[in-house]
Amino acid sequence: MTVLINGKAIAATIKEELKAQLSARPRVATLAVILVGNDPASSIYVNNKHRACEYVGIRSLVMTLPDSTSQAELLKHIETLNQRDDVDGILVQLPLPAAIDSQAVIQAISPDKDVDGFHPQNVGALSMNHTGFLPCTPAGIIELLKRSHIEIAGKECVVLGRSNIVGKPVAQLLLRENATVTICHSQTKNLPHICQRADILIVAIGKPRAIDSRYVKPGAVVIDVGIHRDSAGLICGDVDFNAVQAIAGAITPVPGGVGPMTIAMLMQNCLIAADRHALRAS
Ligand SMILES: Nc1nc(=O)c2c([nH]1)NC[C@@H]1CN(c3ccc(C(=O)N[C@@H](CCC(=O)O)C(=O)O)cc3)C=[N+]21
Ligand SMILES: [Mg+2]
Repeated sequence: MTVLINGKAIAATIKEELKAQLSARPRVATLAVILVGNDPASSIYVNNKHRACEYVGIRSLVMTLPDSTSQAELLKHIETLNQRDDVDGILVQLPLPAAIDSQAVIQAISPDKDVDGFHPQNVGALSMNHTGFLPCTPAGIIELLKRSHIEIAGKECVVLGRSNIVGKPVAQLLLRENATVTICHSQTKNLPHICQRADILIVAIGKPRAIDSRYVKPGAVVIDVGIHRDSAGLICGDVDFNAVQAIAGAITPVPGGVGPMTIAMLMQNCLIAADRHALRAS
């Protein structure tokens, strides 16, 4: 029997735990989210984050800026939020309009408030096992595996995709958990063959239903990071769920898998940011 890994339910448990912890703090934690432009998917995700904040008891400030916002203006808003003592976490929703250099924006966020874990200081901390903020989707994947009692140490893990926000950091976290890790990408040869090695297959390639049963060893754990909407408005992942669920040992659905965990980990990072902020102020 294939296990369906219920990310939505696990995320709900985590938010319940965070809600209890946050309610015991003397000061309310605050997350500032900046959304530039009107990408429909971004609006949905930012709205989901806002609702999660309300649920767990984090104050959420959403700043919506027009598509025409210049990089200089955006940087000025970030600097203001960096200075504000009542703001613990800052998140600039990606992707940004083409005229804005995302790297420059990410670097402008104070590393102490970088709850996305995208700032170079936090990326470096991850690779050196230093204290920092872990990126939310990779941290959510590890949490999903742990809370599903799936062992990571010693396992063959294959990561499909090498992005800065998912592929590379999730590979680092799996390595930290003592897995044997292979990272594959668009120029990898014999991709199905390498994927067949995986005890745990993490798919983050950004192509709808691209991974079918040829890529999956019977009994493997399959984690689908992709999220797409087809022309009919139907949501699907990078994995052909119907084909793969018959052969996998465990699999995440889309929606209801990794997405809700990303948001739960963002809430966790906000709590950590607020606690560290309070510690610095004392
Ligand atoms: N600075 C920044 N930080 C991010 O963390 C970030 C980002 N930019 N840009 C885009 C990606 C994507 N992302 C998702 C968050 C929630 C869901 C989510 O809630 N998914 C639900 C369903 C959502 C839906 O209805 O489409 C689910 O999978 O069940 C998905 C994707 C955060 N990202
Ligand atoms: Mg996601």
